[in-house]
Amino acid sequence: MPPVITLESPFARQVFHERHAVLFNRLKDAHPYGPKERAALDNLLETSQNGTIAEPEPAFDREQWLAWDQRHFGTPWPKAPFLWAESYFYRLLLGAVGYFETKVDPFGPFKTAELHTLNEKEDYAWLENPLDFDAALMASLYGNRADLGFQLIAGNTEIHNQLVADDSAKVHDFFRRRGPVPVTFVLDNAGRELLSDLIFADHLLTNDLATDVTLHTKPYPYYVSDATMTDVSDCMRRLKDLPGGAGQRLHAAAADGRLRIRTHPFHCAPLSFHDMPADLANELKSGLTIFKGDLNYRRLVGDCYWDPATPFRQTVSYLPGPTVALRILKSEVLVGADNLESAERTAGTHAMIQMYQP
Ligand SMILES: O=P(O)(O)OC[C@@]1(O)O[C@H](CO)[C@@H](O)[C@@H]1O
Repeated sequence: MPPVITLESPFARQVFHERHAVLFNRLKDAHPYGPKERAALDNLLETSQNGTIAEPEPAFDREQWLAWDQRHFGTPWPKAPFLWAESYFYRLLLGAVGYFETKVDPFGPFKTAELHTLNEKEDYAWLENPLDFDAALMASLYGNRADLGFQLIAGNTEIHNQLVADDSAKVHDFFRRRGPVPVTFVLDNAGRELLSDLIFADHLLTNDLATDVTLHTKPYPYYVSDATMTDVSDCMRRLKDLPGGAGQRLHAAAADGRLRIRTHPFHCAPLSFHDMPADLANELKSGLTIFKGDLNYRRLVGDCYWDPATPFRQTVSYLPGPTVALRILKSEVLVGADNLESAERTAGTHAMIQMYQP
């Protein structure tokens, strides 16, 4: 593996110093947190910028985190791998606000606001006509622009994203030749992105390209807007208000077992999918698995300074079955594409569709 991206990278540093500070102010505005939670948040912000990585407090997942440690506990935060540190940061955030006792999603108000500001007539008029495959695939890809964590400090990315890798024809061809197959989505964000993933899932089911669809969520709130089981329920209900009938069809698919919702503790692990446990790998080996978003991409190829010319297949050949990555670039990792400046890799202005078939 090439050198790992650490918190010494200027982009990662900006995430820890600027994005997290904005996020914590929003959290304090959105919730009636008392002195204990506010002090814990302040302490986490300060320590994660300059302090030492401490073990997690006694909690149901302490043993799990000790196993995922990889000898980072007791070392300085600024030297830690970006992926490991950012994942642990979100786990500590949940502890700081008492999530494991209250089960109140700290990011819930932001996700709800996003879901209810969209206008079913104006934003989704395009659903009134049946979608073709490419439109449904692109909706799912560009849904990844709607990442509330990224938007905390991002500028305007409402321009058509430049595709730096485009395996869409391969994906379409796979379905034409092999469909219908079981399809698994490893989801990313709730809200608009999840709505567009559900629209793609509905397209696959109604056009006999998928026998069934399984949605993998995060087991708990993570990276601000990542989808949990609760978010899937909320989006499924919201989808029923949109034109085109996808909400009603997917509800029926859930009722007869063609649409399933799953989670796995490893979806919150601070590690790449190279380390995924056998039971999860087993779930991803049949049909086609679609990994959504930037964080899943970092975990898929390894959050490293790859030579961008490295073929995608070389980085994911450990995977048990055909796989597609749909990602808006919002971090530095890049494979299977021409080189891009660091600023272009992190601005949310470029996109990629990459496919691997063993
Ligand atoms: O996975 P997503 O929602 O597409 O993006 C997550 C993200 O906003 O967070 C990380 C940096 O904080 C990056 O992976 C990316 O910028």
